[in-house]
Amino acid sequence: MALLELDRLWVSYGPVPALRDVSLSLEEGETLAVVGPNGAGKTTLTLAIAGALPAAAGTLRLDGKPIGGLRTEDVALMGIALVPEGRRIFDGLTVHENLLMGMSRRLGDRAARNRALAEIHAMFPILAERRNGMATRLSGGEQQQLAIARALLSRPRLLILDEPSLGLAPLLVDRVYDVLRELRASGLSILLVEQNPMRIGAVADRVMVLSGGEVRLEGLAADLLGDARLENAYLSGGEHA
Ligand SMILES: Nc1ncnc2c1ncn2[C@@H]1O[C@H](COP(=O)(O)OP(=O)(O)OP(=O)(O)O)[C@@H](O)[C@H]1O
Repeated sequence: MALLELDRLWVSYGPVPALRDVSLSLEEGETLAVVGPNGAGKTTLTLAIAGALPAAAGTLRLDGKPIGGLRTEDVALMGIALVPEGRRIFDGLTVHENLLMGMSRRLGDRAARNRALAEIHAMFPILAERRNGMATRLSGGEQQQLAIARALLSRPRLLILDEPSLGLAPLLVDRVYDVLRELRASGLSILLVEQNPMRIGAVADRVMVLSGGEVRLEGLAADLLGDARLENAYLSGGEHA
């Protein structure tokens, strides 16, 4: 059974549909990259999965259990963590306090929580170094690492990232992608939204092109990356695979 399964999902802002009949499935341990131009519906897709936007039609399931209509807190408790576009660092809090906000009760007792924090500090040394500094003083790339770290502390089964490289200098994009590679290798299931298909080669197992709110193409990254079909689907709203 797929970990995440969307079947014929429609999501609208008022009368205007932003997602039309979108179906997808994501297997446990898989990284699915969703690419598409501006306004394709990528952010809408992440918000709908995380319970922040209601479905007008269609179903969403995690591990076979319906999650459509659940509140964001309940979707999070079921194991879905979203790193939203723009990172959403909490103003007025230190790096450490931001991390504490992400900690799930599911982590267990104090010793288990300390172990989880130590793991996070090992993965993101800059967050250990800046532990007592204000989070808003971090650079863009460091804030992105903090946002990912905070999401990981909820012990998600599925991590959703909405354009994690947006606005970052190339070197920092590389750092974020190194982290994604590490997470994928650890067996975490990931749904990665990116505008630029060039970036996803190193991390994606499968790719889906979304354009105009519809799925235009879907297949194995190894087959589609660098293939003209991907470019056509991205640019013109092209063919179905
Ligand atoms: N709050 C809103 N109210 C009305 N329409 C919206 C709202 N948010 C998004 N839309 C519209 O829904 C469509 C999909 O937007 P969405 O942000 O999901 O696309 P996207 O692929 O994430 O684009 P980007 O790469 O620019 O973030 C667009 O036409 C957008 O104008």
